[in-house]
Amino acid sequence: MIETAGALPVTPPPAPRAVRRPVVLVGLMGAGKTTVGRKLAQMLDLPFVDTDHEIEDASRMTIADLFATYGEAEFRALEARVVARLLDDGPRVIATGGGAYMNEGTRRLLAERSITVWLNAELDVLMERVAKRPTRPLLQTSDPRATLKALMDQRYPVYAQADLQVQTRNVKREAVAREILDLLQRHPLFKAGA
Ligand SMILES: Nc1ncnc2c1ncn2[C@@H]1O[C@H](COP(=O)(O)OP(=O)(O)OP(=O)(O)O)[C@@H](O)[C@H]1O
Ligand SMILES: O=C(O)C1=C[C@@H](O)[C@@H](O)[C@H](O)C1
Ligand SMILES: [Mg+2]
Repeated sequence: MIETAGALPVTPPPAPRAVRRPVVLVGLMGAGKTTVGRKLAQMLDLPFVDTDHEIEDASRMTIADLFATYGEAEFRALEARVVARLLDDGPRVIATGGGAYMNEGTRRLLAERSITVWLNAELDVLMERVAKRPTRPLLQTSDPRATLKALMDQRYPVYAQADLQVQTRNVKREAVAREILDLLQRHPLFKAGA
């Protein structure tokens, strides 16, 4: 038995409150949703799921092949259904495909049922990262940098509607995940145990 000075009972520290809503990462290709999401899930002790990987596993096709075979519109419809279904599976960290948050219905659903986090990154950082896997169908253009810049202009005002935002420039993936964790712990939805 541990002796304590005096007779005062020792109050144990409060257990960290578990997040009850899914935490959903949004942002452009190369922002780090998949890599940071996996780390964050470890830190929160939650399952991790990536919508692109779910879609590839379920269809047994790569995203590039899905785009080529069925077109972008079909892919988007499938993506919206996958995000909606994943929200029914309980708390987890969900990395979305870069375009998922652009769907208005998906945004509404995510606002009601999740905590969304935008991984914001500058063009140079994104270009460097997407170069590691040059198969992304939307970047199969004569000028991928200009394409990515156009996507930034179109999407950043929409991503900015997310509940939380982190800047990922020059920050290691662990540090990005820790920053999200800090922001989450201060977020009213997290504090309320929602
Ligand atoms: N904070 C970081 N620091 C350094 N490298 C990173 C960081 N985050 C991600 N990366 C690297 O950048 C590349 C793209 O990251 P990742 O695949 O996680 O992006 P994504 O947002 O999931 O993109 P997509 O929408 O195409 O799935 C990977 O090679 C990953 O290792
Ligand atoms: O930004 C996008 O629209 C995309 C991002 C990837 O995650 C994939 O979902 C697909 O390549 C489309
Ligand atoms: Mg990804």
